[in-house]
Amino acid sequence: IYFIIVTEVPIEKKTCPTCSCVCTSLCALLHWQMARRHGNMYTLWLGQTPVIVLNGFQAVKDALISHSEDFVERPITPFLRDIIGIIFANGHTWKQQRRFSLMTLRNLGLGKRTLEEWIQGQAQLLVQTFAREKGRPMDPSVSILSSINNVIAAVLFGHCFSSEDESFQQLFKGSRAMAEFEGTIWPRLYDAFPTLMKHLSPMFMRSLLALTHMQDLRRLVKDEIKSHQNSWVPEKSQDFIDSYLSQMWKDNPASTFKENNMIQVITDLFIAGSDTTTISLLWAILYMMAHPEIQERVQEELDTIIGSSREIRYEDRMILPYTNAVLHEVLRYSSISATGVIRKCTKDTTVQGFPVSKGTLIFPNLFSVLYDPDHWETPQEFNPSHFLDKAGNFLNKEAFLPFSAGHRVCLGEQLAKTSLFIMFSSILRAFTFRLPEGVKEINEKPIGGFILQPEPYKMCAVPR
Ligand code: HEM
Repeated sequence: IYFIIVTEVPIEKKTCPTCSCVCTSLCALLHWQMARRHGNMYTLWLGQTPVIVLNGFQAVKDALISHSEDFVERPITPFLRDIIGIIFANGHTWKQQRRFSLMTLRNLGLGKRTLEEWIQGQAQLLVQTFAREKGRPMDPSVSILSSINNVIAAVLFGHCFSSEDESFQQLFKGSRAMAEFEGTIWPRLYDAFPTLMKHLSPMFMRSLLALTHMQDLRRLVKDEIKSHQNSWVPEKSQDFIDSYLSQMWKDNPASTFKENNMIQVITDLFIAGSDTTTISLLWAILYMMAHPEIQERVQEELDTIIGSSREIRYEDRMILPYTNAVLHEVLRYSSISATGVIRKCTKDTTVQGFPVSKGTLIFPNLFSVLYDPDHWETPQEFNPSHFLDKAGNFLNKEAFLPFSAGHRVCLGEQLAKTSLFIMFSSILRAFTFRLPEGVKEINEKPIGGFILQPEPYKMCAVPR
């Protein structure tokens, strides 16, 4: 938490200085409330650095979609310097690594049978794990995280892990590490007092458990790369690492396909994909327990249209409009990446007619888009009708931006949607989710951090 001054935009006119505080994603709601006072765009001064917060669909759309190229960069801060990979990279490195990763994920089977089969396999394992509890209260988070991590591992490494495997524990803890670390005060302190922190950092860094887990994840990735290198046959690209190795062999002086980038890209994909998808599924189960009538309608649709004799496929969303609408509403209502990820303005430009200078940082408040009353009938309610027309057909909404938008839109959107749809439908077909006996209230308030997640909870997966 750090103090800042708020001014209205344009930033030259400091018309309304007030004090406030910013802390990670939970502030999305605070920003949305501040927008009523200061307008949909206002400037936070983080010391000398202006950060413009964009609120509501129109402002976010104007920056991220209409001026996508102008806001394509991430800031290089003292903490995030010399960054490679995708999430925090810029320029030529970011472009090459992002384009390659997108293309490779697609070629490895996004939207094709192979990837779907992996996801279906993990969905079945999840069903078996829940079934073993025979309706007794259980915390679903570990089994969901295992299944999601194994889907990502299958894409990147070409194999899954058994939960007893020691490497799996490395993967497990490492995939949560950066999200946990980014939600703490340390990166902010690092940015605010770089010189001091540089002296103190070896001491701090060593003591931070999250960063130790991160190192373990990188070690696991390095080991996977080594074992791929030993058995690599160029013509037979089976997974992401194989494809990357082929790319490294192409002799191009401007190439950014080096081993350190490969390690970072793979780590980025785990960090960005694992917690986000797991937490979305945790919210989905929680909302089903909170709205048994909605859960029942999903089950009715699954029973009538799919039945129990075959695996669920991603293309089934076309014939399951209600289930599809419920999942979209889960992603809207939970708004897990509430304040979005910070961007930097690459040239002097405008947003909604206001000048924004090169180098200014922006926070696209995605929560304010997903709760914008001009675009959602009942933004404060969990209401799947937001995604249905009067005849019950699925309706796409332009203000549905949980994955953000523009050139830097989430790279794993397709993978996340496919995993969520197949896993959610598979577990709802097999179980009814209920609160443990004696628990009367459901806590829908998120806990903070980089991602908005539910408080740990127990559920009963009652076989149907
Ligand atoms: C429900 C699940 C997910 C949500 C809600 C989500 C949301 C987001 C958001 C809001 C961003 C920031 C985009 C921006 O800068 O404006 C992002 C970036 C990113 N996401 Fe996701 N994500 C999810 C799952 C995944 C998965 C499964 C993967 C891959 C395995 C992934 C990989 C990435 C990457 C690599 C970036 C950085 C893109 C770039 O900087 O070019 N995400 N995601």
